[in-house]
Amino acid sequence: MTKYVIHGGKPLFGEIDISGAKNAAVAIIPAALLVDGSCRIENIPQISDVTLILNILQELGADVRTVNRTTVDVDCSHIRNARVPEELARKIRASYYLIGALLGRFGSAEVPPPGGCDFGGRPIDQHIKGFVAMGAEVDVRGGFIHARAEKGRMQGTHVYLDIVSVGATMNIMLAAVLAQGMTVIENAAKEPHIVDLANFLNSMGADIMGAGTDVIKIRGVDRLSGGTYSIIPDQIEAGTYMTAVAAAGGEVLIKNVIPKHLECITAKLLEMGVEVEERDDAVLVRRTVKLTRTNVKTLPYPGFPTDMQPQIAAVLCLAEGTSVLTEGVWDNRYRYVDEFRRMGAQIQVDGKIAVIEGVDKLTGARIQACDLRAGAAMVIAGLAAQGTTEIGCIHHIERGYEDIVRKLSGVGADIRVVVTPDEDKQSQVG
Ligand SMILES: CC(=O)N[C@H]1[C@@H](OP(=O)(O)OP(=O)(O)OC[C@H]2O[C@@H](n3ccc(=O)[nH]c3=O)[C@H](O)[C@@H]2O)O[C@H](CO)[C@@H](O)[C@@H]1O
Ligand SMILES: C=C(OP(=O)(O)O)C(=O)O
Repeated sequence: MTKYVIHGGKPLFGEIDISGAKNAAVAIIPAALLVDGSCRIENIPQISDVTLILNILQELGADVRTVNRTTVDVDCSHIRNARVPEELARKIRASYYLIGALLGRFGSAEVPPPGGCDFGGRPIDQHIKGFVAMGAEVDVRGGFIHARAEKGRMQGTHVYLDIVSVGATMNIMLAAVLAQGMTVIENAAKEPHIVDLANFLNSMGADIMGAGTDVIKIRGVDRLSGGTYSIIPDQIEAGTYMTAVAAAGGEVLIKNVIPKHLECITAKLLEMGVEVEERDDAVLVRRTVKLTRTNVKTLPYPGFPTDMQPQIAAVLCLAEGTSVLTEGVWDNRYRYVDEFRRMGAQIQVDGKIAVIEGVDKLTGARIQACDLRAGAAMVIAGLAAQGTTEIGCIHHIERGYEDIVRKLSGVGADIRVVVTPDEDKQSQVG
């Protein structure tokens, strides 16, 4: 078993560099399927979800070459098949983008239902509604989603999303880029990774307007050709380190960010008494005083991101007074709360609402990451806690955080990776 062992209670000082955005990379890499030629993709984060999506493309016949630590060349000119391997696809959420990309390029796709973090139900009915409106036949059999463009090519149309969905917005965009005619997505999601995917596709010859607003128009083109593109910095990774400083105290310059993308997080930290100074491509975060309570509700962008909900909860656990946290996107994103309670947190959950009574201190405990951001939040709680925290199931965290142990050690955290062959050895750690 591999776990993180953290000796907490040390403030953080120094600088952290932010990597490329997970949720942009895992859409842009499959988008290379639409391109006739080689795409050089820069600022790729080294995380397990990226490795998996690159492996899937290779299985389909793509030529994937590593240029350096953060750059890959992906050439999908000679794709052999449109059936995605089940064991790989089920491990990540982003495998759903293969439906849109394969439909767009070949007019057919066979993709297993996606995996990803467990928040209760994660339907993809809005993706399918879009594909059907664009002339695809979609059915699920034998554990695969089978999709086929009835006219051989997707047809542009109007799609109104019943719910603001990041995945459906990007998947329909992928299916529409090479479609016949114009596709209009109404009630589209506006997250930074949606704009990044549109910018990538436009740089390869697509004709997409309005990404970042709630109406996106995609005029189908006959062909995309290769080029070079650099992925945006990860809003959520940056926000995670901002909240780590808020919880543990200290002063850290978080570099290679787009401060505009962080405003929804900055606003809440300011309310809690954390100082945040925006620079051109960095934010300086400083926490010297006791944290004060606040309320947070997660919403689609530009609201407070649901992918920051567990991390802000870790901070609220240490704020003076009672805070109300409302999850506005997912039905069940509080599975981490029992683990926080082991550390002395006082949290009551009722449906989508968590009421958090701030405590003076958290204390180290043995806990298990239950998903990606919950795991990151446990790291934050461990950094702020007195004593030793051991976090198991860290593969969840490594889905989305490049070098988290190195980055935190670089600002003075006492965190290390410990590999133990069995439970008996675990008890000797710390
Ligand atoms: C790989 C990736 O980018 N994952 C992100 C993506 O997930 P994902 O794309 O799965 O999330 P969505 O934005 O689609 O989901 C938002 C809400 O819409 C609902 N819904 C969604 C699609 C659908 O067809 N029907 C439906 O009812 C979901 O149940 C949820 O309540 O956006 C989420 C919301 O910002 C983030 O938490 C995830 O980190
Ligand atoms: C929920 C997340 O990822 P995924 O949708 O890939 O499970 C996340 O990035 O916080």
